[in-house]
Amino acid sequence: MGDIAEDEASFYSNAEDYWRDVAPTVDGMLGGYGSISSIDVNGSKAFLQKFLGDGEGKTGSGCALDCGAGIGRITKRLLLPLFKTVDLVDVTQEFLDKARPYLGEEGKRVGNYFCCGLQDFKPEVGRYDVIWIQWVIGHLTDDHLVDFLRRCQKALRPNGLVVIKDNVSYEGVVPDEVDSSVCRDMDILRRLVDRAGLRIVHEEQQKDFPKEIYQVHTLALR
Ligand SMILES: C[S@@+](CC[C@H](N)C(=O)[O-])C[C@H]1O[C@@H](n2cnc3c(N)ncnc32)[C@H](O)[C@@H]1O
Repeated sequence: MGDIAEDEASFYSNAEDYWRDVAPTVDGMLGGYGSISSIDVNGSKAFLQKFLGDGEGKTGSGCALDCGAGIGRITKRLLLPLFKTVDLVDVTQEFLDKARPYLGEEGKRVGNYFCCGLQDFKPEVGRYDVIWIQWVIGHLTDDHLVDFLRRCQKALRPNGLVVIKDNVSYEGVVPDEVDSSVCRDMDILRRLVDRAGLRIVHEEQQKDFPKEIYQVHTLALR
């Protein structure tokens, strides 16, 4: 009795402890792979631009949410250039504090800095055109990820999109004891997305990343 709850509590608290000790820099956000940030952001921009625009069925450019935003690496280079307002949510207060100076002048268009774990976060219903979730789903349990994705779907505006961009394993669930996360394979991830009642409308693998890191896939969901 209590073991699962205890394991879950330490899964989250160990991750919080890990991130509290990480430098609030682009390199810190990317586990020492700061050099791939431009390739990452350019790939994301090309992905997102397939959906944005003025025509029928296009995703609006009013408001985006950056989930597990850290210091706002993605907010700065991808979301603030494309959306009028951006909200950030992250569990590590020190990163959000760093986001203000890091984002600079354009950061005035940030609507909210939410310090909260995604497992507890309730995005405002109907607020967002795009909810961007990158390199953070491995910190959520299956059930919490499914529930969070359900809340994200409700938080979308008409024609809005939830985007997951993350590492995927070749097979199964690969735990990382260092940062207290897991890496899932595509089949598992697809099943969780399905359980959340979301549909994959587009999927790409990020090209030109170093060979030694996990494959990174981007999924557009609604
Ligand atoms: C690998 S970094 C990625 C940061 C950012 N998405 C990027 O790509 O630059 C992971 C981020 O997730 C945050 N994080 C870890 N567990 C979280 C949780 N349960 N809820 C919200 N954020 C979490 C960490 O504080 C950290 O900022």
